[in-house]
Formats: sequence, C-alpha cells, structure tokens
Amino acid sequence: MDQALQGESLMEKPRRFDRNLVVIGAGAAGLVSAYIAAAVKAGVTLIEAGAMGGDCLNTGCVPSKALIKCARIAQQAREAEKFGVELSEPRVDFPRVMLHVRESIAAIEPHDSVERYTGLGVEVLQGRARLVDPWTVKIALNSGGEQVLTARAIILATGAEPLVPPLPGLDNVDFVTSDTLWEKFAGLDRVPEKLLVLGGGAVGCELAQAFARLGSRVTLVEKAERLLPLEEREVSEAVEQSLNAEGIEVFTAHEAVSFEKASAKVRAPDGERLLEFDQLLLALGRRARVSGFGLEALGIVEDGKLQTDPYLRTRYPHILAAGDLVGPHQFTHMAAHQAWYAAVNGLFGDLKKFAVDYSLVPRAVFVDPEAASVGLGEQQAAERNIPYEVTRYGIDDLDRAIVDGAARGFVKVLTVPGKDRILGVSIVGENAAELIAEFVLAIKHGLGMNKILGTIHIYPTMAEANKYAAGNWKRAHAPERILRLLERFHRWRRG
Ligand SMILES: Cc1cc2nc3c(=O)[nH]c(=O)nc-3n(C[C@H](O)[C@H](O)[C@H](O)COP(=O)(O)OP(=O)(O)OC[C@H]3O[C@@H](n4cnc5c(N)ncnc54)[C@H](O)[C@@H]3O)c2cc1C
Ligand SMILES: NC(=O)c1ccc[n+]([C@@H]2O[C@H](COP(=O)([O-])OP(=O)(O)OC[C@H]3O[C@@H](n4cnc5c(N)ncnc54)[C@H](O)[C@@H]3O)[C@@H](O)[C@H]2O)c1
Repeated sequence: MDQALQGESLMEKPRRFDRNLVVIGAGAAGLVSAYIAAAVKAGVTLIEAGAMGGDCLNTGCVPSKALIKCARIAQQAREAEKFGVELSEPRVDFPRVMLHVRESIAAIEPHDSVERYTGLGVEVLQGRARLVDPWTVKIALNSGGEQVLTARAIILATGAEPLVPPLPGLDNVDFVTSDTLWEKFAGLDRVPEKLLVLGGGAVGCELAQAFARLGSRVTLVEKAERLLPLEEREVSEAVEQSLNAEGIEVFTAHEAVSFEKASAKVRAPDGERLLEFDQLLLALGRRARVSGFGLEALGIVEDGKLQTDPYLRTRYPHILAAGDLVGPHQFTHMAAHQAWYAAVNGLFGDLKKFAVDYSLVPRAVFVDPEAASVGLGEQQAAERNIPYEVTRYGIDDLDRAIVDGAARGFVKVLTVPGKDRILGVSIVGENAAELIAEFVLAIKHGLGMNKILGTIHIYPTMAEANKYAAGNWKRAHAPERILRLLERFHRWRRG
C-alpha cells in the first residue's frame, strides 16, 4: 500500500458528514460546481480566500476584454478617416480606461456574489481552506477564527497562477503579470511607454495589441517559432501580420534568458539580443495552484503535479478537481464544463459516474481580428493519422466584411475525405468567436457542410462566411457525373 493510502486507513472516515460537498475556490469551476450541487438540493459550502469570481472576473477575461474594448475604440478612431470621418489622433485617458475596466468588473460582480450564491442555497465562507484529512476541511476565516467541516465529497477548484520562471535577474525587475497589472496600472497616468511582453500565447497577444493601441511601444517575444503555437499555422501568421501592421515588434523563436533592471536578454537561433523596456509583462503560462493547502501531505499532489482520472477524481475518489488546476484547457467555459462532471461525480459517482468529454472544446483569442477554433487542426490530424481535406473561404471577399472595412481573415474547415463530416474549423476575422458557434453546434450534433449551406443566413452578415465556406466545400464535391448528365439534359431541352 502506498504511503498516502496507508495514511488514509489510519484516518477514520467519519460516520456522518457536515456537508455533502465542500468546494474550495469560487472561480468559474467552483461557482458552477456549487451551483449544481445546490440545484440538486445537496448541502454545499463554497470557500473562497480572495475575491468571488476568481481569475476570470477579477484579473482574467473580464478586465482583459474591457481593456481590449477601449483599445479597439482608439484604433477605430485612428482608422475613421478611411470611412470619411476625420478625427484627430485619439488621446487616451488611461485612468479612464482603467475605470472602465473596474466598472465592468463591478457590473458583473453580482453574478458571482456571496448574496447570489447564498440565495441559490449555497453556504459561502470567505477564508482560506486547508485539507487536514481526506474528509475534513479547516477554514481560516477572513473575518478571524476557524471553522472545520467534514464533507462526503470535496471539489478542489483553486485555479492557477502566472508562471514566473526562475530566470537570472528577474528578481530585480519590477515586472507585472495578468494577476498584478490591473492593480499596478490603476495608478498610472498613461500606458507604459516601452512595454516588453514575454510569451506569445493568448494573454501575450491580446494584451500586446491592446497596449499598443492605447499608445505603448510594444515588443512581443515568443520562444516557439510562431505566436499561438497551438493554433493552425495560418492563424499564427494572420495574428502576427495584424500585430506587425499595428507597429508591434514581434520576435518569435526568441527565448528570454536573463534580465537587467530595464532590459531582457533573449536568445535566438542567430544569437542573442538585448531588449529594453520601461515595463515588463510576463505572460508565460499559468501553473496549477496546488500547494499550501494540504494536498501534498495527503499524497494528492506529487512533484507539484495533481493527477486526476477521467472522472476528475484524485487518488481519493471523493476528492475531485475542476478548472485551471486540472487543465488541459485553461478556459472559463472549460472550468464550467468540468464543474458539471466534478459535481455530478462527487455527489453521485458511487451510483453512476461520467468521464469528461473533451472532444469538442471551442476557443478564441480576442485579438483583432479574432481567432477562433474548434475540433481538429491540421497538425493534430496529422499527429493522429486522421485523413482530412481542407476547405477555405477568404473573408476578404465577404460583402459585410467589405462594407465594414473588415475584409480580412478566413474560414478554414477540415472534413473527412469524401464525406460530409466536419473535423475542425479555424476562423480568423471580425467576430470570429461568435461565428465559430455555428460550427460548434454542427460538429456536436453531426451536421455537415450541406446542412450549413442549406440554412438561410441573413444578408449581409459576417455569419455568411460560414455558408460560403460550405459553398466552397460543395463545389469541390460536386457530383461531376450527374452534372454532365444535367448539361446534356438541358441541351436536349433547348431543342
Ligand atoms: C488575462 C487573462 C485573460 C483570460 N481570458 C479568457 C477568455 O477570454 N476566455 C476564457 O474562456 N478564459 C480566459 N482566461 C482563462 C480563465 O480566466 C480561467 O480559465 C478561469 O478563470 C479558471 O477558473 P477556475 O475556477 O479554474 O480558477 P480561478 O478563477 O483561478 O479560481 C480559483 C479560486 O480559488 C481560490 N483559492 C485558491 N486556493 C484557495 C484556498 N486554499 N482556499 C480558498 N480559496 C482558494 C482563489 O482565490 C481563486 O479565486 C483568461 C485568463 C487570463 C489570465
Ligand atoms: N481568450 C482566451 O480564451 C484566453 C485569454 C487569455 C488566457 N487564456 C488562457 O490562460 C492560460 C495562460 O495564457 P498564457 O498566454 O499566459 O499561456 P500560454 O501557455 O498560452 O502561452 C505562453 C507562451 O509563452 C511562451 N514562453 C514560455 N517561456 C518563454 C520564454 N522564456 N521566452 C519567451 N516565450 C516563452 C510559450 O512558448 C507560450 O507560447 C492559457 O491556457 C490560455 O488559454 C485564454
């Protein structure tokens, strides 16, 4: 018997429990888990050490999208002349931008509030939770004092935190991450003049463009050979082009290796380079928050890694995990998706349990134009030896995109060769994150390109891009023999 399980046998499983479920962390994963438990009338306590809503509301999706909106308005003002509207170079009032960020958070806060969840039947405790044995959670309450609860099931939903690598010199740099920049920049009169962004993933690309549009001189460094390395190559190229076009200096295949107070040394295949900055933003990924609350002692975390099975159970079947601390996809919608499985498996797993379905995970990077995708890309299809065909439609040709001055991007669809079955889609274009929804539904419910083509799309909309992509697929799969017969038939009818 291994140590943890041996330990477990020494710890008496309570005969009665205070709660059916205790959830640790009130971000997307914890909130949804608690919501589901309360909806099925379980006794549930949700524990949050910091702000309700977690990363998404306070430091992630909401502030970043609010900032992106301000940046977009500034960019539209710059481009207004193309539409016959003359505006002078926009003056960005950065404190007001940050006010919009804070006001957006404040307006959304009630969705995740203690009051709302209490009203839904969830007991919310504000404090830091720690597992003292596999069934007992001790909470150091923010208001002082402690509370101890036993639970039949526990969901760990403690999220992730920005990765800060132990690179030489970084200790002496006053850098920001997505966790700290909102508070730190709230006190600035203007955006940093020279911003160096490390990491060309979603956080790096979105924030690099936003700050460039708000007036920073931005340099973006990515160690992989392209930005957004998990996306299709064309997507990475399109995003890099957009960023370059707006004056952002992008260095791919460059890895930050060390720092001085106001400069970073980056290593490239052709040598090293020194990049200067006023402000450094680290966007190098997010690491699961798994330490400091009792998981190591119970053997749930080993070598800093939390292992879960397909049902999101840890080595103790009644302790489950959901959200960013589990991965592999760190999205709010994924945290919510996993939360359903964790809650249902935690409450009812001894009767029936469900393995998480990761087969269809849509995602979007909110750069402008947006980049959204779902299902298989070419690289993944090739890695898994899955044959595919590619259909493309260029959004530069779309009526609505042309009148809106948004004639750029594409819809790329992978289908099974010779069959009307969609494997995956990538879209780059205005509102791509909205456009992809039609394909998510189609793939989920087994609808093919013929069904998309046979659906009326309002003219003139960006959504017509999906229909035109389906039209291109149809043309490539036209029944040649029947068309030849039809040609003869019409010739005969003309007499
Ligand atoms: C800049 C940025 C932009 C993003 N934009 C998007 C986007 O546009 N779309 C999207 O889908 N995703 C986006 N994400 C990702 C998204 O924010 C996360 O995937 C999501 O918030 C994860 O939710 P979670 O519940 O797993 O974790 P979190 O939201 O991190 O929640 C974990 C909570 O647990 C609490 N906690 C931790 N330990 C304890 C403890 N011991 N006791 C009590 N409480 C504890 C923490 O305080 C925290 O509130 C973005 C992320 C960033 C950084
Ligand atoms: N729109 C969205 O849905 C959205 C937005 C923001 C964040 N998120 C999620 O949050 C998580 C964190 O995002 P992220 O962008 O921080 O992480 P990421 O892992 O997506 O990107 C980090 C990037 O940093 C690069 N990198 C690592 N070390 C480096 C070094 N020394 N020098 C240069 N580059 C280096 C990596 O190659 C990688 O491409 C991701 O899972 C992301 O999906 C989602």
